Amino acid sequence: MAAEKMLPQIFKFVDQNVESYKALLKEAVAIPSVSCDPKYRKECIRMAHWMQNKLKEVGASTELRDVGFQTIDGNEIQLPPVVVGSLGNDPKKNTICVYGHLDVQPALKSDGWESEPFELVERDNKLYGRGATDDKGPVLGWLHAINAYKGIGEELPVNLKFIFECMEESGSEGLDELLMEKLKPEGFFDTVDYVCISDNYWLGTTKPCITYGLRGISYYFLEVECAKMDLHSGVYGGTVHEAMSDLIYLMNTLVDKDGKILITDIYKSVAPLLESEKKLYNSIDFDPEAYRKSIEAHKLPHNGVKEELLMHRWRFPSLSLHGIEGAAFQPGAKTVIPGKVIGKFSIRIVPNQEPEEVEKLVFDYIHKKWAERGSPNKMRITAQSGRAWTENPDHPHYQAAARATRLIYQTEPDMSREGGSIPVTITLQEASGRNVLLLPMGAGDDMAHSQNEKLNVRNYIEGIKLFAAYLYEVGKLPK
Ligand SMILES: C[C@H](N)C(=O)N[C@@H](Cc1c[nH]cn1)C(=O)O
Ligand SMILES: [Zn+2]
Ligand SMILES: [Zn+2]
Repeated sequence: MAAEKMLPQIFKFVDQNVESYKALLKEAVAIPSVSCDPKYRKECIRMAHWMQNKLKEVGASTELRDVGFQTIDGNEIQLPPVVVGSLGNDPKKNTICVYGHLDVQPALKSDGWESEPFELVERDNKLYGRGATDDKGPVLGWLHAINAYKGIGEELPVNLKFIFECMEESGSEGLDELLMEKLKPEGFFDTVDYVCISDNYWLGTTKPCITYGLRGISYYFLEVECAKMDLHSGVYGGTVHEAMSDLIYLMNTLVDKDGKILITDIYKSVAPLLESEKKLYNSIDFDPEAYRKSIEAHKLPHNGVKEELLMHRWRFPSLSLHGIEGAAFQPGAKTVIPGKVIGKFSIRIVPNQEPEEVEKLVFDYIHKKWAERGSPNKMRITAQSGRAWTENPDHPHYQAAARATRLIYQTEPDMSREGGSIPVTITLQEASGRNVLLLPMGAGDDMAHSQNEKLNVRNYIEGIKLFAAYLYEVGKLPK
C-alpha cells in the first residue's frame, strides 16, 4: 500500500482500539513488579512471563534468558529473566532493537496516592498507576504499533529485536553481562541497524522531543552500626555513640544548600562546556516558571535561569540524599536509638565521569570525613553504578524519528538530553555499534517515581501512532 494511505489507515486503526490499549495497560500495571524489594521478586518474574506471552501473541519468537542471582544481605536471590525476542528477518529490511523495562519503583497508597497505585484509573484523560509512563505504557506502545500494522493487513516495514528487562530501576543487574558475554557472541546484534528506547519524557507538557543523552548514576549505601539491636533512648541514651548522629554528620558533608557537591575533585573530569554546546540550550522550549509551579517548589536554584537549569539537569552532576533505612520514619514519637542505619544517596554522573573514578572519590572522601569524626562505630560504604551516555543527534536515524514526530504532532521536536539514567543504554550502543535514540512517549509532568504517576491518554495513543510512524520512517532509511 502507498505510504500516503498506509499511515492514515494505521492511525485510524489505533483510534478505533483505544479501549483495548487501556485495558492492556491496566493488566500490566496490576502486576506489582517492584524490583528493589525482594518481596516482589515473584511479581517481577511473573511480569517477564506476561510480556513474553504478549510478544508471542504479536508473532515474535521469544525466550526468557536467565541472568543468575543477586546477593542481598548475604542471601542469594534469583534475578528476573530478561525477555529477548525477534520479529521478522527479511535481509532487505532494516532491523531495530527495542529496549524497555517492566519493573517499577515501589508505591503505596499511603505515600499520598489518590488511588491504588497498582490499579490503573482514568481521571481527566489521564491514566494513573505505577509504571503507566515508566515504563509499561511505552513498552506496550511497541506491541500496539506492531498490532496496528497487522490490523490493517500490512507487513512491518522493519525487522524488530526486543530486550525487555525487569531490573532497570535497581541497576539492571546481570543485563550488561547477558548483552556482552552471551547475546553479542551469539550474533544477536549482527543484524541490528538501529537501537530505540522509549523510557523517558518530554521536557514540558506540549512539545515532543527526541533524546540524545542520559546522565549515569552512582548509588551509595552508607552504613553505620553502633549496637546489634535498637535501644531504648531513655535507658541507653547518653551511654552510647549513636549511629544515626554519625550518619547524619557524614551525609551533611556531601552537598551544600545550593546543590554544589562538596566531594573533593568531583567536578574535575566533567566535560568542559563548549561555546557550540552552550548555544543549543537557547532554542530549547522550557519555561522555568511553569516547571516550578508544576512541582509547587518555592524557588528554583541557579536564579531560575533556563539555560543554567537545563545544564544542571542534563550535563552537570547532582547529588541527592534519598533516605535512611533503619530510622524511625513512621508517624509517632518512637524513642529508639537505631542500632544500625543505612543512608542512601546518589550522584547523577555525566560525560566524562567514569563510575569507578567517581566511586573512588566518594569512598576516599567519606573515609576522610569518618576519620575526622573519630567515632568508634562501624562504618561501611558500598556502591552500584551505571554510565552516562550521549549520541550523535545529526544521524539519519534522528532525522527519521523527527519526521515521524512532525507527522504526529505537527511540530518540530526539541533535541533534548535527560537527567535520569538508563544504565544499559551505553552498553547497547557498544554491543551493537549502532546509533541509539530515545523516543519518549510521556509528558514532562507524568511524575515517574513519584506519587500519582500518570500517562496522558493523548500521549499513549499518539505515542502508539508515533512508534508506528517511526517504524515506517526507519524502514525507508537505506540499508
Ligand atoms: C529514566 C528511567 N525511566 C529511569 O527512571 N531510570 C532510573 C534508573 C535507576 C538506576 N538506579 C535506580 N534507578 C533513574 O534514573 O532513577
Ligand atoms: Zn524509572
Ligand atoms: Zn524507566
